[in-house]
Amino acid sequence: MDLLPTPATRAGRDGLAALLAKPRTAVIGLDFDGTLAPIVADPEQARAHPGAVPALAALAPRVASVAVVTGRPAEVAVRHGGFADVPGLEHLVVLGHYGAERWQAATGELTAPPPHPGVAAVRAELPGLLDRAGAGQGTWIEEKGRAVAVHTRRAQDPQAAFDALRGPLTDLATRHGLIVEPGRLVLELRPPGMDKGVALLDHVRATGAGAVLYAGDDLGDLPAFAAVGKLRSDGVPGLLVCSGSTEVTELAERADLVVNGPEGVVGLLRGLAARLS
Ligand SMILES: O=P(O)(O)OC[C@H]1O[C@H](O[C@H]2O[C@H](CO)[C@@H](O)[C@H](O)[C@H]2O)[C@H](O)[C@@H](O)[C@@H]1O
Repeated sequence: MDLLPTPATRAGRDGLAALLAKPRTAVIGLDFDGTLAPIVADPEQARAHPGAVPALAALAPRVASVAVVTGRPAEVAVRHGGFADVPGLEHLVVLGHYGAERWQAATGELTAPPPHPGVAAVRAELPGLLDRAGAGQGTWIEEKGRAVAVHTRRAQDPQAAFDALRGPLTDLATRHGLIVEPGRLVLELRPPGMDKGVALLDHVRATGAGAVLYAGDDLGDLPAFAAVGKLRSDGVPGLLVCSGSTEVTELAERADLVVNGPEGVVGLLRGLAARLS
């Protein structure tokens, strides 16, 4: 049986207490890569932790809403997560592309805005830019449809490759009206105007939630952490969970609770489901 850990902060303990007291009003927001799915070298091979879907399926019927909030296209997160057609997850929502896309398990429908024209322009220029910047073997482009991402995890010196490309990729993105979203050894060029904070706030407000838990691991999750801070100041208790890693420290510094990567997140979800059953 997974025990529930005690958050390190007063606000976090209040958030957890509110969630346990009124679970039917609670929204559970979860990042995908690094939080529900262990980080691997090839994003195509990333899969949800084997305990993630069973834990979510046990927890979801006891809360107001479970939402996966991810930089991935929603359809990819649904496929790699194994989230479709799961008893217990009939009301799961996946907010993909940092909230620009919304997939609902209830209908299987995906809603998304029209593509940003800057993405096609960036896609065309990117190979030449990487050549000119001397990006070596192992640096590669992930095609994401509404965005493109340059990964350096497989480069000889991943952090040096990331650092060297950040400036040129920012210039390229800016010229075409896009932004650069830095992540775990990845620089994503994507349309502006949406982030995980906006996505989470919209979802929490639409749900009329009385408590929120958000778990993430990466820089792209910081806006969602800030959104929970905003909700707290508006009187909605919240719990901030960091899926801990040695690669990113910014979330651990702001979290109420740091757990041991996806294994720890799954343990927490199981503990919540057990406590609420
Ligand atoms: O918002 P997320 O669900 O965390 O997605 C963010 C990015 O995750 C993926 O990249 C990360 O995971 C890969 C697989 O483990 C890993 O190889 C890579 O180094 C990580 O940065 C994904 O490929 C990106 O498109 C997402 O934006």
